[in-house]
Amino acid sequence: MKLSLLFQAACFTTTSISLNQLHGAQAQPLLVEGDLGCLNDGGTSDGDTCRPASSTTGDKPVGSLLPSHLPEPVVFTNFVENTTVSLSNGREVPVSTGTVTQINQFANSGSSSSTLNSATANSESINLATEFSVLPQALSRSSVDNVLSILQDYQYLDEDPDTVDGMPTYEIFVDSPDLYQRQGNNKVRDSDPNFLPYRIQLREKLQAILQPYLTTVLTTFVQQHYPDACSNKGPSRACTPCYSLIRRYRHGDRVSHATHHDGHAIVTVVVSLSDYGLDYRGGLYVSTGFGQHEFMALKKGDAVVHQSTLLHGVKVYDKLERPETTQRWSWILWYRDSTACADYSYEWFADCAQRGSPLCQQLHSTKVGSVPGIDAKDAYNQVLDLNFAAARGGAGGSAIKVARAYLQQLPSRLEFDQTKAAEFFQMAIQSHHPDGHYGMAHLLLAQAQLQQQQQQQSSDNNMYYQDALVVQAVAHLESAAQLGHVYSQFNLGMVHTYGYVTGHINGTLAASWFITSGLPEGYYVAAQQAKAVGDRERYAQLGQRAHALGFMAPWRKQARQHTGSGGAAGVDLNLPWPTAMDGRQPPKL
Ligand SMILES: O=C(O)CCC(=O)C(=O)O
Ligand SMILES: [Fe+2]
Repeated sequence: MKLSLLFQAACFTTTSISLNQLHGAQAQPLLVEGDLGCLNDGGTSDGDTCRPASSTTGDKPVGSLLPSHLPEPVVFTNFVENTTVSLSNGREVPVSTGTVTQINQFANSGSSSSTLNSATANSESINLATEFSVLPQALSRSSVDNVLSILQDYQYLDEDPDTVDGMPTYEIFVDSPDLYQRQGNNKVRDSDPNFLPYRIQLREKLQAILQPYLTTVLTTFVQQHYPDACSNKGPSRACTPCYSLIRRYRHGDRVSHATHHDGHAIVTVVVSLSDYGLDYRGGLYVSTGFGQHEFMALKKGDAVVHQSTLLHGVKVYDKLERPETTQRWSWILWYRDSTACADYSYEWFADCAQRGSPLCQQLHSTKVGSVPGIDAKDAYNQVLDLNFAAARGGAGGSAIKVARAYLQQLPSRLEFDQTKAAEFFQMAIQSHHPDGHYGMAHLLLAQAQLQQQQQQQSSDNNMYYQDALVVQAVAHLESAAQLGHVYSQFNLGMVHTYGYVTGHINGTLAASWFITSGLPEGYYVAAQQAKAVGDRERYAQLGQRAHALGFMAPWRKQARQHTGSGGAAGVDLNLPWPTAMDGRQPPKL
């Protein structure tokens, strides 16, 4: 996924912490269980948790959300049609069609705040139904097994940072117009003489197995199924599988790929190379919005075909028996509408953006910088206009970008304005975008930190305002965590490590949130906690997992700042926590 030229990553200045410093932090043990007393205004202790008087997320007290409250994986079953399609080459292909309708605030609440009333809500913005197709057994099981036998023992998949989540990709490209390019390519193993000769051979073998399926089934289906996008623009503009790659998900290293749109592909095909249920649970999901995932129960060789408007991601759950052997492999094809693989993506969303679709406006905003001949000022203004319009129409991702631009966490010419930022974070919340909650938590904690400093200066010991702000911030983090927001889940680990809100340090719960986040930083802190209580085996296991996900990789921190918790820059994993009740403060990672 390419980020918008204008809303690129702004380098967040976070104080980095060395390993030694963090070890130093253990001098104040991270893992101490116990009640610090209910210092929150009006809070009550029931011996286990300290409950602030009037703060709840839904009907639960703030601080009481557990990882086990997160939704269980649900399988997508709502196929609207099962049919057989005759391809132009004479083949008959069975196809099931599914539809996902994206939720936005207009569709959901039927009402909106005064700012939003001025939005151009039309039927396209209210009901963005995105269709996708499943082609069962698009690849034969024996071909899949041949692919896996080539890759299963290959130790040197790419480990460059992924553009969606900033963690190692664990992928290998079978084909790409950028293959073997030294300049500006993160695929270092493709220009390293130690790896290159074997990779060339490996690709030839993979191509020999996979290429026939492209020509006879997949590309033919794509061109026939999406005539306007893929075959009606003339022979040189036929849809072409420009990027072909294989990804590995495996217990102990990468098991997820954050929720996203494939804005760089006019059509995507994902072929599962593993069996749902037998090799893994969960897997590829389609999404009506953040937090609402429905998993595709794909068997070996089944293909999913979709366009950029489909919100999707991957979360692999351990299988129930022998969980340590869980793995999922997928073959991914990103099509462009050019036989020469030229990038025409600046055309793809222009018309529907013009017609007022907020999602198209959001997607098109990332493309205007590459419109041929556009000047920088024009592009800047269009990016801004598109994001404002998209945000007001219910596209949460755009609301987040505008909010971050007001905070100057993304480069823009907007004046720094926290009130406006909060307004746009709230808009994102109405669109069920968890980054809205995370943004609000950030603003509230920064305010709490400031008030704490002022109180300390005036030696006024009234903790009330700061606590109220922290309670509100944690309520936002819990709402976001429920929507699968990994930075919020990580920070709930901090809440229970330091006893914020509850007044009770709960190391077990903290570790569970750190691990649930699936972030390398989460595994790292959980490993340190295990070490602090002398659990060396767990320390080694979690430390290994942190390492496999890029903790300590020289690029991880920068990659994290570019991707945030899912493809959008300008957000920090380290929240501005005020000093906790026992005088400690979370380390900055
Ligand atoms: O691995 C998969 O099944 C899909 C990955 C994906 O969505 C992507 O790489 O864009
Ligand atoms: Fe994708």
